[in-house]
Amino acid sequence: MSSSATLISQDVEDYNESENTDDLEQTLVLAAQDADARSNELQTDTSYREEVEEEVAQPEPQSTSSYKAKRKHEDEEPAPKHLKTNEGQAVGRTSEGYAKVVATHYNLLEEKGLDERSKSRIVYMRNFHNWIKSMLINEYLTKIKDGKKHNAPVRVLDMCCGKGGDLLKWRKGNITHLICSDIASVSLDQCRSRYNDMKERSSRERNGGNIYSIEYIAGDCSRVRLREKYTDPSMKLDLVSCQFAFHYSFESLPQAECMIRNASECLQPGGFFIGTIPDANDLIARARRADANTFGNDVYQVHFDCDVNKPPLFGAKYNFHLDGVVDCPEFLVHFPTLIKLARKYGLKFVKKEKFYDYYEQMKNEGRQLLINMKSLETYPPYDNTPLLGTDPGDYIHAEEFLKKEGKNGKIGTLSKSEWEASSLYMLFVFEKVKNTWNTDGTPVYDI
Ligand SMILES: C[S@@+](CC[C@H](N)C(=O)[O-])C[C@H]1O[C@@H](n2cnc3c(N)ncnc32)[C@H](O)[C@@H]1O
Repeated sequence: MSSSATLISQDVEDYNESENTDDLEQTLVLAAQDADARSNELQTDTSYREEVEEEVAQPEPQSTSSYKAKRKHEDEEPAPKHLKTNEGQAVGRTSEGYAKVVATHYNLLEEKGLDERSKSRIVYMRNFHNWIKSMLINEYLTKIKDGKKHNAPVRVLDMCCGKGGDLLKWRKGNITHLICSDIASVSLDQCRSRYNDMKERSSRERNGGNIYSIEYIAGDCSRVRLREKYTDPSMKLDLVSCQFAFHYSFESLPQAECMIRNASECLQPGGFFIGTIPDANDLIARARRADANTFGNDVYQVHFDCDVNKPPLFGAKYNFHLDGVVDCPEFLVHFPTLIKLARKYGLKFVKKEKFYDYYEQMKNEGRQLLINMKSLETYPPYDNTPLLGTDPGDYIHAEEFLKKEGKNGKIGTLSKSEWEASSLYMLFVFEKVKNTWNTDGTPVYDI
């Protein structure tokens, strides 16, 4: 059995077995077609890219002085008071930018049990995104292991790990050591107890206790040099993963640079930096199409706080509300700029892909996992199971697919509202390259 197959079949054991899924045909076909049409529209909407490409061509990313001057001025603005701590203290933008707002937002998110999570309106989309992460992590861990001797250690940095939603994936991936970092200390505490529970459970298993070691770093990955905090700062990493979080660093150029340096500097040549972010082009295109700064549907809403016709390269702020999961300031990631910055730190661009394209690519390999992670909603539903989508058009694509295929069975799908939110996201992969050294001791990367 290949290691990828092992990962999948093991993961399956940890999710509740879905009932009656044997006859389920997993499909996002029609919803994906919708998205394809939308994506074609977006492909022609290149103005965002062209404008900003021009902008980035002027200042070199490393020249931050004028940028800093601009921010100093912005820091003098009164902070929006839209968040309160448990003690009732309002939290707004500070001289540290939005770091405190983001940290407070995540610290206040309740830890919900499986039962509670399964009642969410977006449970299938969340599971689907979890499936995407599982497939991505597995794909790159497999590549890393294929290039190593049998049983050679595999070390990973989970940057912005949150409550440790990927701990189990690292276990299934059979890694040796994990560094978990996050700005939200409460989330990191939850991550710690999840790991302890997992370790405790694994020690009771028959082959007992064989689980990766772990260290935690509470801090702002866009301002703190993580390497200095590692238990062994000379440690070489094989994989850095930053899931649903890298976009927070695009608040400013120095923050983006710091985050990329953190991602790159301890990676071995041949190691990978992988992540998932909202697609800035898609966000901008949707805002322009709506001809408004606010757009969305019943599961997600985006509100832009910047000029969508001329967004800045950094600090292009919007608020993202996703059915109670995320509701805090985020920043557009201008991808050509990311590629350029990454190159400076020895990271070669490998690929970026919309979730729906990655799904198409991986759906056969990940079919069983897709079912067992309950990543798609069954349509038509089984008796007495209400559909989660309540908008009249939420399942038209599924209906039409069944009609077109002449099928009477059941398929797995996402409601149109969830699909519209999910299709905003994309994944990215960079690879660390070998370097030579300059006479002044700085690394030179041939990218
Ligand atoms: C949407 S959650 C994703 C958590 C986790 N990666 C996952 O996929 O389940 C985003 C996480 O990024 C963290 N975060 C945001 N900005 C950060 C920063 N500058 N430094 C470290 N963590 C940050 C938040 O605290 C939060 O835990």
